[in-house]
Amino acid sequence: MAAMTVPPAEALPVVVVGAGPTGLTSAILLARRGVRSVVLERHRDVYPLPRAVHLDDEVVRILQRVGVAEGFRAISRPVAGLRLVDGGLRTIVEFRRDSLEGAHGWPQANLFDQPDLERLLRAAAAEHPEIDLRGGHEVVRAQLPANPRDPVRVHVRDLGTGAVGHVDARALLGCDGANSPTRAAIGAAMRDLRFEERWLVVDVLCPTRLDVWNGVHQVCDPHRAATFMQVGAERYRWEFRLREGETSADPDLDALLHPWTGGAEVEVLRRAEYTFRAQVADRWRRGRTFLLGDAAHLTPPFIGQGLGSGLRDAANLTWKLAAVLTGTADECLLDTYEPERRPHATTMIRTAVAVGWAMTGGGPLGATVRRRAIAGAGRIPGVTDLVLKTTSPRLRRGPLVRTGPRDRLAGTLCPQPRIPTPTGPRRLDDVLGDAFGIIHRGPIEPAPATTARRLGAVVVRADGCPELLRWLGRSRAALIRPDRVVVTGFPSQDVPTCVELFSA
Ligand SMILES: O=C(O)CCc1cccc(O)c1
Repeated sequence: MAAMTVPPAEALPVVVVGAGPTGLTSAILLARRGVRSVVLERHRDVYPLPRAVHLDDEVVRILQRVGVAEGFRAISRPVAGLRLVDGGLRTIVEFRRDSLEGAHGWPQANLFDQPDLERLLRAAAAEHPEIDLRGGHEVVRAQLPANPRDPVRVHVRDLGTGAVGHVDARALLGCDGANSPTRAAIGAAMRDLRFEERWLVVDVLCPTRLDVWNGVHQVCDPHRAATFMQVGAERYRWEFRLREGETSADPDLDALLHPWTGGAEVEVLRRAEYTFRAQVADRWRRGRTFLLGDAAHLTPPFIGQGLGSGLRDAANLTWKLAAVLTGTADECLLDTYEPERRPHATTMIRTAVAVGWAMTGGGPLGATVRRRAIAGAGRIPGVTDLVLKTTSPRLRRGPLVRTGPRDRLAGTLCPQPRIPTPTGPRRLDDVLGDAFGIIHRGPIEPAPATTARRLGAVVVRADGCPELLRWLGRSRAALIRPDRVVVTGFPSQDVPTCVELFSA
């Protein structure tokens, strides 16, 4: 935009603020449904510094829908598990994964470098003519309409020329990070979940291969809690809790790293103080303006779920928004975004806080109790699964989660095995595409068959796939949303599905 030029008479479908992974994923998922967007980003290029380092298998499924999962596999490393060590780096307990690949068809935990992921997503976005990514553009102000169905006006500054213009959009996605101007625009504030600690985050490049275990290490030392992991072939991340009154410049980095590096030459890519917080926005939406990612929630990194929560927001919202904007669904679909995502994100944050405390809290007494209490935990059947399994919480009952009596599937994510097809085994999500799905066993019954017709769902017969049969259990069929959440397990005929909301 000499000032930004978008045909004035016609509002764009969507403006996405922020071209981080959450914003780009949102734009690509919308584009796959034919919905155009402008993505506004202050930085011209990928922000080069490392930030998030972990995504789980549920979230890699989202990357699969975006079309970058194989690319992600190439830039990431599967994680073997979690090891708790004491201040002398002696192992207290180790939780090890037997098999790296889980029920969702991808390694359960994956470490990577965020700029690599952003490059992948930018390349994928460039393949979609529906996406207009404008680097070097800063949102000055979002002007929300009195009538939520009227366009929102986004005032934008071109940071190259200084020119200010505006764009009108039918929906606005605020993927604009922890200090989100969009959050301010919708009048939301962060609610504190009572966790705040200052940590030093250190990313290094070390061409000499360090002899370290391929898992996340949590140093349970009350004097200096720390986390360590190998992020890439030559890339390593440490996080050290800062002491009262200490600044990030104070600790002697060579001394902190020496027990791990043995003095090997390292190049420090980043040394930054972070305040780890646990916060959730008190509202995630006003009209058709939505908050996603760090704009809506902040978590301490102890279970590596911060970035994943943003991608889950994108997966939850975009199919609903596309359906509303293309006129194939009722506006009330959008009412389900916050009630589904907020409790889920909050539970993940609370889990992170609890895990952080269990690993590092309680001072010297806590350390002694921890050593005694958990030393044998890795050998107790089931505990490893409990600690490492990233099964995310079930979504609550609502218009798109039709929990019925005895239905243990509604609100959960369906698994993703490879299923037999005439051209050979394929991942379930690749067969379902962007549509609803019906997974059934035996001859399809009238209720799921009608639902499938009404929603244009892809029908998959589970009989040739032991994993799907096991998962269905007593249900004869399950209705799967485009984001792979189960609407209902059809345990009884009288539970209404959500078909009435769609005019597919
Ligand atoms: O689930 C795992 O194996 C590791 C989870 C994780 C990821 C990143 C940081 C962290 O402290 C834990």
